[in-house]
Amino acid sequence: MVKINNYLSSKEAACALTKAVLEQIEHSGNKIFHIALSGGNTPATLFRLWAEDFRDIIPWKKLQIYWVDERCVPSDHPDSNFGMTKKILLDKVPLSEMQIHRIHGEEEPQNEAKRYSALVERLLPEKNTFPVFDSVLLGIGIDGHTSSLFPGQNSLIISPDTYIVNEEPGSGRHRIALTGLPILHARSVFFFVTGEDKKEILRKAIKGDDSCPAGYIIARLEEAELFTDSI
Ligand SMILES: O=C1O[C@H](COP(=O)(O)O)[C@@H](O)[C@H](O)[C@H]1O
Repeated sequence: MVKINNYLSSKEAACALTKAVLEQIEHSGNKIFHIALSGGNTPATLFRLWAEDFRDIIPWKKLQIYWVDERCVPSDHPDSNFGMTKKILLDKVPLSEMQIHRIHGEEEPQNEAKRYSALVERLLPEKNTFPVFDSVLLGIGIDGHTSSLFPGQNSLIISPDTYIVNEEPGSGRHRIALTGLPILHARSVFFFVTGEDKKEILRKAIKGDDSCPAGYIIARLEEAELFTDSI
């Protein structure tokens, strides 16, 4: 089930999402807050907002930052999810290197998926053998992918591994992706999806349509929130 929060602009949606994340951080008291970020184009608005308007409001010291997914490219490649986040957000806020856990897109993919799964499993609390993120921020691609789990790959969504190596349909390029079960075990899951071009797929995903990974996951989440300007 997903609670839908629709706004007139992507900035308003980003602002509301930020406030929802801040509430979660507040609820966690003095504990460390483990948050997994998505990449692609959409979160740029959100990260810009965090680096500017919310720079002095977000309690950076409490955060441990992880990634939902990464393209298998070096961090200075224009497709790198970490590279985008670094430029827009990480370089501009008071986070230390110890708080930032990137996926090494430049390493051999299978080894890196194993290394990163082990790192996340070691640093996060556990429930039913799954690592538990405090928040997972997800996007939805125009084809309905979320994390880097693409249509037709439902078996990967329910993989017992925390992160897996996947191939982008079409290009066959490798990606490393957080799988569905750790997403379903997260304390909070937020979708940030903006733009006219996402209208159609969003309608499908919200209905919990299994033919797109975002819909498959939404249908199985007990609770999640969507922040959008696309409805
Ligand atoms: O490739 C990716 O796509 C999705 C959605 O990205 P967007 O560019 O359509 O906003 C994103 O959530 C994922 O992290 C990313 O690797």
